[in-house]
Amino acid sequence: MATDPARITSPERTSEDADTALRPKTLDEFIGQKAARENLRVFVHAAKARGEALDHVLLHGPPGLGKTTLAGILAREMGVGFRATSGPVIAKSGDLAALLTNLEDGDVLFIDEIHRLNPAVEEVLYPAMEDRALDLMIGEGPSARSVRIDLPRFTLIGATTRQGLLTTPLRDRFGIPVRLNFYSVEELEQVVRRAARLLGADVTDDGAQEIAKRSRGTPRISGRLLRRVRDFAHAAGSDTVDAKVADAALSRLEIDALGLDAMDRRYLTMIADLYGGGPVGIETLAAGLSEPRDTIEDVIEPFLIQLGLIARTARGRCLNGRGYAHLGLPAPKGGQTGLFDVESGPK
Ligand SMILES: Nc1ncnc2c1ncn2[C@@H]1O[C@H](COP(=O)(O)OP(=O)(O)OP(=O)(O)O)[C@@H](O)[C@H]1O
Repeated sequence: MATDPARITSPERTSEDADTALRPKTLDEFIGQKAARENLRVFVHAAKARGEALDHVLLHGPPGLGKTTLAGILAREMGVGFRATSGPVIAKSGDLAALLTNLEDGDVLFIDEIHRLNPAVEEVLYPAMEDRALDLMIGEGPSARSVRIDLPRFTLIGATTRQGLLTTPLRDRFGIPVRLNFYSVEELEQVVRRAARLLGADVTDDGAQEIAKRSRGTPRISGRLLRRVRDFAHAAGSDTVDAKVADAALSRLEIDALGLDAMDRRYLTMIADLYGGGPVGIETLAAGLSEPRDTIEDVIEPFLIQLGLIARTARGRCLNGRGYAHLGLPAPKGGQTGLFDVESGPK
């Protein structure tokens, strides 16, 4: 996904985020996502007790919520090897065949952005997932023949931002679909305190809370904000991050009280000012903001919807009463279009 990495609240991974020392290593260390975590714990125990590989897992949810982290944890909890790749990197069916035939018994193969697999590669995945076999064509033309190669037992863990991006045959082959949701402020406070401890940063409770409140429900962003706030604290000659320091630093980074950045506000303002509160089509917004449609749908909108600032309707995007309030604008009485009630959302 082509998110602008210059945005500090962009959930796109940077080299700094890929600090593996910070990643939780067990399900117990993994904060939040309680229902998903407890279900996964049951499936891991059951598979281990039966001496089987874990069934294939599909992790879906907005970027930065810990899908890669969780996949690594599942491999570790199963006591098996972990191989990671991503959909767009597997260009040919031969590349996938090489990956699969090199797996050890029980290994986890993690494919990030699995919705971006090329269709020919996806075809190879079906029998691999279902029958643990590869059907390879040898030769060309009339002399071509298909050879079946047995594969070791393995668990495929796929990650995607939206489950709906997968083709139905692929989606149906995952026995364990898991949705990851935005984290609560309390959960993110724990993530910030844990990261601060591991980074050796001195963060007060109210400092951790301030960072958590402005992290867009996303652990990856909370880690990044912690690092930047700490930089500002150092620049001001202090080693301690408290709420005052955090607030000043985050305001300088143009991250507002809800965690929205300049791009989020441009998105909201565009709907309010140019389209009378909506509905406005996604393509129009993408063109107006010069952002790819995917980025808007996968990165910007989910959090704005979660906060109740906007709504997605069949006719397009609409600004809710809360969206107007956040911009400090009066909400139009009775909605602009007759389609939309600004107080309660789409009719
Ligand atoms: N549930 C969690 N509990 C504790 N720390 C977490 C959790 N999720 C993420 N983190 C921390 O946030 C950091 C950044 O997350 P990271 O970028 O690794 O997420 P991710 O697994 O790559 O996300 P995704 O694959 O969903 O995009 C991790 O190094 C880890 O320290």
